[in-house]
Formats: sequence, C-alpha cells, structure tokens
Amino acid sequence: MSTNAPFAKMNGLGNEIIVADMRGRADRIAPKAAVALNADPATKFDQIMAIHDPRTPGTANYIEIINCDGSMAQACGNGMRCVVQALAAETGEKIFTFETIAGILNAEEHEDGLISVDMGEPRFGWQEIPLAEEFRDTRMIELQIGPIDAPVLHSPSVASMGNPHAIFWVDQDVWSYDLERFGPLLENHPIFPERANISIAQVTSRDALTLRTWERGAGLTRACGSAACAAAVSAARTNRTGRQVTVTLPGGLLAIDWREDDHVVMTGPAEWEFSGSFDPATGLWRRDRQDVA
Ligand SMILES: N[C@H](CCC[C@H](N)C(=O)O)C(=O)O
Repeated sequence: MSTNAPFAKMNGLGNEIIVADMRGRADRIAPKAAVALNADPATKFDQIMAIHDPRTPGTANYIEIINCDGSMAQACGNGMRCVVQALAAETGEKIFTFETIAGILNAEEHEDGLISVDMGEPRFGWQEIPLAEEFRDTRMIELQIGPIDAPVLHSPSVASMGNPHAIFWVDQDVWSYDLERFGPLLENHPIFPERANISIAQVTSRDALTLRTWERGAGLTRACGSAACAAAVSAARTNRTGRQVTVTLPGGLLAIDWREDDHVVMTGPAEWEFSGSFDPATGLWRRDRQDVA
C-alpha cells in the first residue's frame, strides 16, 4: 500500500493544474491514478506537474508533465508557474531551476507575485517539431482544413517549445472559429507524428496577439503557456510582431519576451485553489483540513 503524496490543485490563467509532490518517492503516478483524478470534478485537470527528486543527486528537481488523456508532455508553461508558486510558498525561495524531458528551465517569482519562466530556445526545424515530411520553411507549411477552395484555417506556422505547436493566423475574432471541431482533426493530422497543440492567433498590434488553443492531450483549455510562446516567436519570425508581445488568452494575459540570446521568457500569474493528498497508484485523494477562513 503506497503512502499518500501531497498535491495542490492550482491553475495558470484557468489552465487546470495539479502540482503533485513526488519528492522522496521511488514511484511515479500511475496512468489509472491520473484517470481517476481527472474523473472527479473537484480534481479534474488539464495537466499534472509531478515534482520528482533530481535524476542525478545534487542537480535540479525533475518535473514530469502528464496531460489529462494520460500522455506525457515535454513542456507546460502554465504548470511551471504553478510549480514555482507552490515551492516559493513552501521554501521562501524565489529563484528555481528544474529539469524536464526537454531540458533545464530557470524560473523566478517576482515581488508582485508574477512568475517568469525561461522556457528555453524555440526549435523550428521540421524534424524538431516534428513533422512527418520535410518543410524547409516552417514559418508557413501547407496544411489546411475546411472546403478545398475555401479553407477555414490554412498555412500555419509551426514551432516547438519542447512540445509541438501549430499556429493558424486569422483576421477575425479567434472566438468565431469552431476550434472544438477543427482542433482534434488537426491535433491528430498525420503531418504531426507526435500530434500537436493547435492554436488560432489574431495579431492585434506590433506587440499584441490574441490566442485560443486546442491542446494536445487535453483539448480546449483557458490558456496554454507554451502555445503563447510558440505563437509569439512565430509572429516575430513572420514579421507580424516584434520579439516582446502581450498574449491575450481566454483566461488572461501572458507577457512573452523572445530575448536576443534566443531564450523565450514567459511571465504571468499562478493561483492556488486547495491542497490535499492522493495515492499515486489509485488516484484516491482527500482534501487537507479545511483552511480556517
Ligand atoms: N498539452 C501540451 C502540454 C501542456 C501545455 C500547456 N498547458 C502549457 O501551459 O504550456 C502538450 O501535450 O504538448
């Protein structure tokens, strides 16, 4: 019988996150435990951010990212901000380094409570996204959906923040597109051998864009931090914006800075909702003693 592990139910601009504290444990969260947590409305999530011990002693804690469909992800910007807020509250530290499957991430909680995460360098090579066939110019690839002679969405930019993103540029309000219908078709399109996060982006000025995302492995979410990064670098690459943009998502705003050193820094809030503990083998959980109001 495994002992319970602490968790915090949080969100990053409405992207539903569970931060699971797996430090000091040799086990991992079982797929069926993730399914069980997601089936309970109180703990329904878009991603679980599992904090593990360093893979090599003396190095950074390893963060495992699990989508609500059970698939593993290489990046989660909103989730990383939640991890930073949880650990800053626990330790009083403000500067953090983490290891993920995609590499080392540095992060900082600022005095105003906002959190910056260095999401690393974007990748643009077709094999890095990855795509199933060669495209020399990933600023715009041949992909469309809808009637052949009048596609609804077409010619996306593609980029990787460790995870794959396709950004479709639109001129109308991002809410006027049936992303719930087109998202899963594009997420699972054969051009994306590892599937992809699908975003619709409307550029509103040289330093602002609006974004909606159908997430790989999670569907429509209220915010996708790595998509905001992918959209920002793609907008800059296609000369739609500069390298510093404000991204408006359904859940709120993120500031993205594609620095001259090629690192993409995302800044935004995180929100704690409640704490509890759960069995990583089954997903059975209980809430911590109700916080005294
Ligand atoms: N669904 C994404 C992972 C979570 C991304 C998103 N929640 C974020 O804030 O970056 C994927 O499978 O690549």
